[in-house]
Amino acid sequence: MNALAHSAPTPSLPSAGVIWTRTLEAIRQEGLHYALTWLERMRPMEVRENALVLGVPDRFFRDWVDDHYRSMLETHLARLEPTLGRVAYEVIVGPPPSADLPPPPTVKVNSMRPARLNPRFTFDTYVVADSNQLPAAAAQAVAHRPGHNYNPLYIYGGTGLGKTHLLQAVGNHIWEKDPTQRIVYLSSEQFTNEYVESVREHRMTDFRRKFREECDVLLIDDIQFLGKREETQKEFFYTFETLFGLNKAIVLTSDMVPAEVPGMEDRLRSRFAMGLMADIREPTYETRVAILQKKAEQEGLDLPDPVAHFIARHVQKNVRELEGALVKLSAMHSLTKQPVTEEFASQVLRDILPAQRTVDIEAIQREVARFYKVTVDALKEDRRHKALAHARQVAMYLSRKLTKSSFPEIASRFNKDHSTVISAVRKVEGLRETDTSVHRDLSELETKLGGM
Ligand SMILES: Nc1ncnc2c1ncn2[C@@H]1O[C@H](COP(=O)(O)OP(=O)(O)OP(=O)(O)O)[C@@H](O)[C@H]1O
Repeated sequence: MNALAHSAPTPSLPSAGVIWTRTLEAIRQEGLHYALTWLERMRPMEVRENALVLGVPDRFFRDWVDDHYRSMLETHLARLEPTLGRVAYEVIVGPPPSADLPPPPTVKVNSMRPARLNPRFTFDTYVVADSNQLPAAAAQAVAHRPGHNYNPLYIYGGTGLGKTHLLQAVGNHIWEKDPTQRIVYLSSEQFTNEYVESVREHRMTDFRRKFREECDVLLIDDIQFLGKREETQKEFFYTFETLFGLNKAIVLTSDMVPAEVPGMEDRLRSRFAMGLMADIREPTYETRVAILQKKAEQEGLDLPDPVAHFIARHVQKNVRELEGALVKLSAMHSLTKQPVTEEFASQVLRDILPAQRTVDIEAIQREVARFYKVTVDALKEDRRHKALAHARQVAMYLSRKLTKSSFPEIASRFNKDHSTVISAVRKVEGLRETDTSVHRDLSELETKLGGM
């Protein structure tokens, strides 16, 4: 076997070859050309135990490089791949590497993250759940084999649901794994502005080079703004055709399906629908809780479960608002040092939580009866059937929690005495802590009732 063959990379890290190419590029960009005369004679072998193993022609070479360049190399390596703080050497038996190896790669390596890509938007920070499973899986498939899977990928859905996040995650992933890939990310408005400017300044050749020749991955956000802009659409159409014909990856996002975008040409509509169209739906209750917990973890905020459930109950439509609520809570917590409880959350988030609907005991009885498929009258009777008794206790608990009525008042509405109400409330409080299905039912009921 060729002594220089690369072994498989450590999962989650780019290959030794990619890491080495990026390291050399970073050193080159710093103008340290004297070092490159030596460094370029080494060959990336593999990543082993947090070290990048480099092939050297002999021991003399190894010792000299080690004395002069180890610390520079390790500094650059750690900057590029924080888990890789070390280099190791392996003497390659046989003719010197420079004699039998292809010359160092001449492909341009983009050691800078492509313009406008936010490093925060990655697959690692994206919570995958029922509401976004298909677009998330498709985006990952594109990121793993750009241009081969689902081309074009068209992600659509309402505002603040994570379309931009996914789109940027595709770009970040591709760049991190292979910095030679030329990734162009922008919104359709920015595409339009660049186009208009290029026409005005007679720079269309540059514009076309950027979008057709020097682009391996085209990521366009909010494509719906292209509707009604005839000239830009025409230019975009030819850009699309060129890239598509070359198997270059194209990912688009929009807040509507192609057929609904006003003013969009039919030929573009049909091309958008050629690959895969995947929608992101509003997050379910469970997804909202999961997103809050993951984001709290990322922020270093200790978010107790009841508080996550409290926010998820009140902020229902939009992940952006969910995030906003958490950021505010976190900021107020670190300023005031008050413990993060439901009460604290309700004070801090007062202005962003939807206005409270006033609920009364009758509304609670109706909602609980509907939920457990019993009649309101049955809730007030004396029957002790187990399911009925549970529904009754839940209704009493919610009456106490949501209306703040006194125990005797609640008791009179259920034709019971007040000690029965007290024990029902205590029982349901206990079950809420210990029984996840009761917890879920109560959260759902509270959401329906719009209460605290
Ligand atoms: N599933 C998710 N997991 C983690 N964060 C998410 C998720 N969905 C959305 N977000 C976060 O919510 C915020 C809004 O998401 P994003 O900007 O991607 O929405 P969008 O769908 O592009 O909205 P718009 O159509 O208004 O541009 C971002 O900070 C994003 O990180």
